Amino acid sequence: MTIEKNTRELDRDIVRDFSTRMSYASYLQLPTLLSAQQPVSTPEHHDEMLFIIQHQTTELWLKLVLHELRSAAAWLRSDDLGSALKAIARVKHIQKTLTEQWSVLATLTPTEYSQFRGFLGNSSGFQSSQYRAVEFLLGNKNAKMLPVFESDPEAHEMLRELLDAPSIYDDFLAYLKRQGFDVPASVLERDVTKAHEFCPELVPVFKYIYENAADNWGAYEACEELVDLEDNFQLWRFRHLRTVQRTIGMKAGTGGSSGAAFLQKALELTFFPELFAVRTEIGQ
Ligand code: HEM
Ligand SMILES: N[C@@H](CC(=O)c1ccccc1NC=O)C(=O)O
Repeated sequence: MTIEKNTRELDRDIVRDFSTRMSYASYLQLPTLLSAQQPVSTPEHHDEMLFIIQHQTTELWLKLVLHELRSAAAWLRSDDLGSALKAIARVKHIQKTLTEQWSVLATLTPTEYSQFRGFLGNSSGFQSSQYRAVEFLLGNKNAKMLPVFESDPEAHEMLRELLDAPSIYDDFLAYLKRQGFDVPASVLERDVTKAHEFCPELVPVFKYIYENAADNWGAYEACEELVDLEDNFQLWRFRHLRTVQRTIGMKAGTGGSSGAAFLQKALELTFFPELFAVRTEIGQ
């Protein structure tokens, strides 16, 4: 049957009565979600809606990243490598989505941003507890970040717990030890409240895995998944830096930092240094 008047007839059994049924909007709590975009600029600046939704969508995706990484770490601790890698594979796609969506914010010109930036006060992404939680889970521990969250007990508690817990890298290295690899005790007994620091004795462990992949396929694949996670995280940081440079240039940040120069330093951080160092040794 062809379409007439460019109008689609609705199937007879389409559900129409949601007076008692759960609907799309009630299942997704859309009234709550779609009432949460509250611009503070007066008069309201057209582009503040973009700014708010860019951040809120990022925070929703970060919530899922945390959900998946927490499960991946638990699966590693129970030696279920397959489930851990499946969760990490999902996180990689989320990271790519987050990095790609910078193109939307890049449509905000410095002129437009300067017209409402002043309304932001000292609020800044530096105060994103979920972003900080992902950094801690991956191993970039930094206790000096916690005072920023003292006025938010729930966020402070979440970050305190993640600071005190092993990172996913700690869990992976302990997994390798249980699988019989010669992971140094210094790594397994490290102070997990601190950022992981490069351990030269780990490089030969990874060299063996990479040069004997056929007999160590799970460990080999896990190494590459972690390398992807770090690469993707750095790509996000880089796109954020580029967006900062194009919208505020070298101005100081609302969060009190020097701005782009401060963000540039984060690109020198590393989650899994030995997984990158081994690249130099392979085939030597
Ligand atoms: C016009 C766009 C943006 C500008 C100008 C900007 C600027 C900045 C600056 C200057 C900082 C350093 C801290 C400060 O002094 O404020 C920062 C940190 C941060 N921003 Fe943004 N930002 C923008 C968009 C975003 C978006 C969309 C997100 C997504 C959630 C975000 C998340 C973060 C995070 C997580 C940090 C902490 C980074 C770190 O610790 O290295 N920013 N931002
Ligand atoms: N720190 C940014 C302000 C900013 O981008 C921002 C402000 C409020 C909520 C999230 C933000 N995004 C990242 O920092 C700036 O210096 O312009």
